[in-house]
Amino acid sequence: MSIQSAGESPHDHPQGPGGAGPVDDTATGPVASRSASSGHRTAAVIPAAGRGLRLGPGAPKALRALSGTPMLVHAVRAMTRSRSVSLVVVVAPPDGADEVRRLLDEHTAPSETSDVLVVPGGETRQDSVRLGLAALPDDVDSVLVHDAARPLVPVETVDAVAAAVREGAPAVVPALPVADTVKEVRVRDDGGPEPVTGTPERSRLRAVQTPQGFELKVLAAAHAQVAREGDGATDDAGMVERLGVEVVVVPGHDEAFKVTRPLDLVLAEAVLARRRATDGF
Ligand SMILES: Nc1ccn([C@@H]2O[C@H](COP(=O)(O)OP(=O)(O)OP(=O)(O)O)[C@@H](O)[C@H]2O)c(=O)n1
Ligand SMILES: C[C@](O)(CO)[C@H](O)COP(=O)(O)O
Repeated sequence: MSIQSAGESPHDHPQGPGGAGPVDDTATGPVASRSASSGHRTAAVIPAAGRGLRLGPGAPKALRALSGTPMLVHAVRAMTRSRSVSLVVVVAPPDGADEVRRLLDEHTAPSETSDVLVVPGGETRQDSVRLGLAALPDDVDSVLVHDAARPLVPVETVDAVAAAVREGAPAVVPALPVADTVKEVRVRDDGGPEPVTGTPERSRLRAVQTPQGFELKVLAAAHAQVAREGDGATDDAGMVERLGVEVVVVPGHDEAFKVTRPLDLVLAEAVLARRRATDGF
């Protein structure tokens, strides 16, 4: 794995979202070599610039340790283990890009061959993803957007999303059926009981995870539209839906859960302990 700063992309011509231009046959290095077999280049953007307020006081969430290793490092490894991914852009807390580079250097194994680029993030997840997309070189065809807060996603899930995009789906999300019954309510800000306004049919609901995979051109257009209209969305696929582009679901995984609240840390440590016992890592 080679860690680079923004502006030191493996290519000489980084450009903004929408820059999914024709494949550059002159590209060299790991990005070119990993993707050369299929002619399709997939990068990953990892938004990691959040504070982790719901996790409680402490360092930014992505930098907190799971079994002694920062959550972000687990998330980067989840991407670099996939043979589909040749470049990873980490979007760091705006004041933490140097620390992120140092941590990635410290935890890098020589066998990890993807390039990793670190750029500073923004105010919201959406801003951070947009900044990550802006750092992608123009020879990238598709992009996986993966939360640093989902550090334990199995490589099979990453591969399944990447393969579905490579095979022609413009937008792909991993998701699981919902276990609870879900109610729609009229939101009250005064703390009073919220009236239920509906019960969506559970069999048609899916809880959506990451990585979400997209043709780069499609995701760039979706982010541009949302930025123009000043709108927001809680996930990238939601923005693509507004473009009228079809989003499809592939099976998600229980271990791709998002570390959001303190109890999620307990679950993450348990999953890692089980992996150490069964797989040796
Ligand atoms: N300004 C932001 C906010 C969030 N994220 C990233 O988006 C992912 C999903 O966000 P979430 O789990 O909500 O993380 P936080 O915003 O850090 O959590 P909280 O809402 O509890 O503060 C995380 O990897 C987080 O680092 C980001 O890159 N930039
Ligand atoms: C993108 C996401 O992980 C899909 O479930 C989720 O929407 C992120 O939400 P958050 O509130 O930013 O954690």
